[in-house]
Amino acid sequence: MSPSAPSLHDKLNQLRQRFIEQLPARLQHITEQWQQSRASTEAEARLGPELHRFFHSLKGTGRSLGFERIALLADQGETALNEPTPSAHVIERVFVQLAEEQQRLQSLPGQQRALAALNSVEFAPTPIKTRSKRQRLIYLCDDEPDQVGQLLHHLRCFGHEVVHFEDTDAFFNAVISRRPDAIIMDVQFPQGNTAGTETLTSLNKLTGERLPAIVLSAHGDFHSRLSAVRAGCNGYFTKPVKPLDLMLAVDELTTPLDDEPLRVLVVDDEPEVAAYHALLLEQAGMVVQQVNHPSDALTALERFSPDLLLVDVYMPVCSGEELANIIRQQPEHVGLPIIYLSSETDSQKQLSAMTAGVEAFITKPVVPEELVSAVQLRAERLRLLRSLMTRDSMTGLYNHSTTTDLISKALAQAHRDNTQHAMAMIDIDHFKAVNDTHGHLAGDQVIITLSRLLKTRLRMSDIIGRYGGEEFVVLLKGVSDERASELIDGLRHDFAQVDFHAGGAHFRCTFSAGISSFPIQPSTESLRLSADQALYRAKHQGRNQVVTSTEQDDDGFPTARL
Ligand SMILES: Nc1nc2c(ncn2[C@@H]2O[C@H](COP(=O)(O)OP(=O)(O)OP(=O)(O)O)[C@@H](O)[C@H]2O)c(=O)[nH]1
Repeated sequence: MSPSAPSLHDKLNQLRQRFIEQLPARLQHITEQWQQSRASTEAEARLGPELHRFFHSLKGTGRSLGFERIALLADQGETALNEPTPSAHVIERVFVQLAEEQQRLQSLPGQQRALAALNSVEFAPTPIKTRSKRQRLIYLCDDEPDQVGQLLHHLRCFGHEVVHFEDTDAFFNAVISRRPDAIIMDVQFPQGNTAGTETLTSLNKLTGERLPAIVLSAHGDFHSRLSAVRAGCNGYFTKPVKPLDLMLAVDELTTPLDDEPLRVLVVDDEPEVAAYHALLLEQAGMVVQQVNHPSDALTALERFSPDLLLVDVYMPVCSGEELANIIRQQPEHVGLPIIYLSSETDSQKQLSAMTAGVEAFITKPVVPEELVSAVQLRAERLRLLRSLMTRDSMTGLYNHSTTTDLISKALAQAHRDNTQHAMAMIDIDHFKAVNDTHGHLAGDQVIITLSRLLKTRLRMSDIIGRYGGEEFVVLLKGVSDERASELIDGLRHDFAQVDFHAGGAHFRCTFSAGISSFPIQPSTESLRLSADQALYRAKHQGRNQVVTSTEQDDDGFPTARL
């Protein structure tokens, strides 16, 4: 955060000030209405619901923003209105005392006014999550030349930045000055048989962190493994190490499950309360959008695509329950978690409100940590469910239908922005022979490896899908077909260098790819067809190559796939 960025406290104080500044006008308006309504019983009855809403929302906002006295007075007003014959005397007194409290708060200097708010929120600053790059910084500390050569080769194939150290002292100093994303550490060095794990233990103590580390050891016995676990290591490989297995372990260690911040839509007719809850969630690293009119919620759902909806139960025009029902009636939002917010403490009423299929009920004023964890828990569960529906279970890449949907959306956007994209269809060569010779498990390993390679080497914003068995499709955003061809050819070259092991055998694999480009091909289907034809050509011309759809076919090449 930049030094000039306002802190959570600054932002909360701004909200409180705005609330106090706007209170006189709200009070004056309702007091005038109240006085006019005294002329007749019908007019009084007509004003009833508005007056009730005024006190109720003032109570909720007052509590949320920490103005306890205002909340208490509003509660007295609401209680009086709930009587069979509301006491005009009590309501009048509440108006007068609210005006006095407002004047008292207004007369306080800004700083004191903030302090007058009782439930000031203390939040440990949450580190702003930066979007992780896919390229990782790996420290390899190992003094065995043969093994190092192989590991460096594979780590670089996967696009990682690798720094190699032959001795533990140089490694130690490097970690102090720059933390890597993962460490691969040999256990045995001339300084001692466990010098590697000892170095990791000292570093963990010194830094107070648990550095992500995988150790390589000549011994697979229980005690060696136990000492590695005690040194805080995440992985243990016995020599000779299969480089590919190690790469997948590094990948697992350094790939966060989901680094997209959670998205929350807050619907509350009180802008200050909505802003307050948004602040608390943003502070915890979430992306929040606020809506003050329930009628705007559907459009916001469509545009913002949240992971969770936080709804005030008590809103004019349309209650939270009604809004939840409207949303639930739309198939695309059936699974969206909804949390109600209300100052209602009656558990019976809370229970009946939950019949609309909401996930939870949180009472205002919220306890900030409770709000954050309630939202996080439910939103993350939805993310997991969504991911099961949209991703291929073996590779974690998008499945066929999600890939097509995402590409169509990206093209619609590209039409509006006038940008270019390229599509690559990738197919592993002679894959049937891999299965037949080395078995299906070895074949799966090849598919997983290519998926990881695509994920680590392409951009986060690119769309990568498993289209079918050993066929992949990638939308490379914002690049020409020539650039896409260079990128995919780089991957082709590196993939061909990966050593696969099955039983006692070693083997290598290659792939062929066809590239097409948007807007030359203006739709998902025509892009796919064009990339497919280029892939067909790549296969026909001998495989292990990349062909772009614009390359001239002097031989009058047929356009059907093999
Ligand atoms: N191990 C494994 N094999 C799969 C999977 N999905 C599809 N396959 C196999 O992939 C093979 C694809 O073979 P073909 O389409 O004939 O093509 P190919 O042998 O790769 O030959 P070319 O594409 O012409 O280079 C079939 O034998 C499928 O059974 C999978 O998830 N795992």
